[in-house]
Amino acid sequence: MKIVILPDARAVSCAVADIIVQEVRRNPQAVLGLATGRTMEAIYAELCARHKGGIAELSNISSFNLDEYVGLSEEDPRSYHYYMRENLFSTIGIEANKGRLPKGAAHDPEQAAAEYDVALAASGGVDMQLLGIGENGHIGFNEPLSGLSTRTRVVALAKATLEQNAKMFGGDYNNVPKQAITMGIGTILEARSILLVATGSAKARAVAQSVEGALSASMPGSALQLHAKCIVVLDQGAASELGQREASERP
Ligand SMILES: O=P(O)(O)OC[C@H]1O[C@](O)(CO)[C@@H](O)[C@@H]1O
Repeated sequence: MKIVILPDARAVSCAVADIIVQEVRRNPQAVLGLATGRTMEAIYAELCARHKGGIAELSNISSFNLDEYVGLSEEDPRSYHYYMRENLFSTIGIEANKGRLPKGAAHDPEQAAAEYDVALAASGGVDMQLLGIGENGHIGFNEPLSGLSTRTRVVALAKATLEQNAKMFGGDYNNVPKQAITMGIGTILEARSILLVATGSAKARAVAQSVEGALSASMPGSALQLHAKCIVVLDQGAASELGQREASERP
């Protein structure tokens, strides 16, 4: 695991955009694994600016997003389909058949989840997976105690996650869908490279336990220790609990 610590969230967005642009320059048809959430908004804004400015050509990539809420239509402004169109796809010119997300509105979400894994495999797999992390350590919507070899599936969201994401749902966690389709931890680990991004001190505990703690299903982010090519990009806040354990306790 390579850890990069930068002064602030702005520097993080620029560095992450640099890494993604390098990947796409090397392989203009790269398959990217994409994430949603607040951390990613600044990164997508940076990528869109580079695309519009002619610095990066992103219209030939294809992508698979990590997750989507069950039961929200693709037109719902709170859905991740909508988020991706607004924050990235419409600017870089990616059609829906190339910018894929799990079909949370499907009549049979379990079936939709299984089909997503098939489509992912048929694409040749993810070249670079972009990941955020929840305050409870979730990656995708793999909540604590998710199995380390799980595949794309329907999951129940933890109360901490409902609360963390309530802002988009009128501030009341009761309004947040209780289930989502998410790539599994096993699915995520199959990406050829992984880029974990975290900003702000609210993520510091999850980051420290993921990077320096024991490999454990209670901290899904710790599964990234198993990946041979994982870069972790942090601002000072997210890095603030690193290095606090005795050297003898570290893995
Ligand atoms: O960046 P945020 O909003 O803190 O979210 C962290 C992660 O949790 C999720 O909301 C759940 O998948 C991701 O979209 C995101 O990467």
